[in-house]
Amino acid sequence: MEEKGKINGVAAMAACYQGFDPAAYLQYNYTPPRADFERKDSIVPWKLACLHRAFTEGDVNGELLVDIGSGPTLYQVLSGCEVFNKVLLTDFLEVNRQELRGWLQGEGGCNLDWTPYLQHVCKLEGRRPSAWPEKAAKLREVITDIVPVDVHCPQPLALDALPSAGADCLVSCFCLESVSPDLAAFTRALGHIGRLLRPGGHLLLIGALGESYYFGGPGVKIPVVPLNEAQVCASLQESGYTLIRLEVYTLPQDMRVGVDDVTGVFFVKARKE
Ligand SMILES: C[S@@+](CC[C@H](N)C(=O)[O-])C[C@H]1O[C@@H](n2cnc3c(N)ncnc32)[C@H](O)[C@@H]1O
Ligand SMILES: O=[N+]([O-])c1ccc2c(c1)CN[C@@H](CO)C2
Repeated sequence: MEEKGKINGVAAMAACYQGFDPAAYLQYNYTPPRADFERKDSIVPWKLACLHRAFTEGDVNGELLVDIGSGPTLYQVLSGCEVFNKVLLTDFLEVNRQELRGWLQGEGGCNLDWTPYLQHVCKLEGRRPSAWPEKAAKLREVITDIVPVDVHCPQPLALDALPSAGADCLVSCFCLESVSPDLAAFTRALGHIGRLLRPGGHLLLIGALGESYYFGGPGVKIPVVPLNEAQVCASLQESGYTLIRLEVYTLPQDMRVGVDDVTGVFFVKARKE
């Protein structure tokens, strides 16, 4: 895509996000049925199981975990916070950074009760669900900062956000395909965030398959790059990653609740060469 087209596409995406509503987004995607811890086939428990396994199977280690495009959610680092002693959360929008700070600073300051999530991950770790306050304290202890990010910049974070060695692990969920105007931009963004990762570091990527739009709030329809598994794998390879594992979740009918047209969710564990 020629330079002007590239800039217009990315600028148009940024404009779409001006109406993003963290409370609505959480309501749409992080409450039942999509987040139902009693249902084996609910999406969020599947995502938490993928992340728990990926963080605890022994090859992921280091000092610093960075979550790219955190949004208003914390689920993506609930397992990682036990493995890394520094976690950096990032998002493009101040409203999302504010939502995360609200949780960090104590109960009542955010739009979702994360307790069921904390309890569920405690169970995955073989701990009593009643240990959730300790897990919440651990998470608050290791989150070092909540900073701006733009995956379309070759340098997505401020230069002083990371140590020179880079991050030891990146996690990014439903971000790249939801903020890119097309597949080429998605692949470029994958390369940009890869530069934040040290060689040999891991990328844990969760994303939407077959999705062309989602609602980021009432009437806030945001275009999405519709991806299939082959395109995800090709983009990873093109961006200098070695695929370790790809898992796919196909949405049952009753998980399609009208807030998007997603058909599946992918989970990728990859290593930067
Ligand atoms: C679909 S939400 C994903 C939120 C969360 N990670 C999750 O798993 O639900 C996409 C996020 O990307 C952020 N975003 C928008 N434009 C971005 C950009 N250019 N670079 C990085 N993040 C961006 C939005 O603010 C939003 O929080
Ligand atoms: O079911 N889920 O857990 C879930 C969570 C977040 C998102 C989706 C599904 C699908 N749409 C994306 C935005 O492109 C955001």
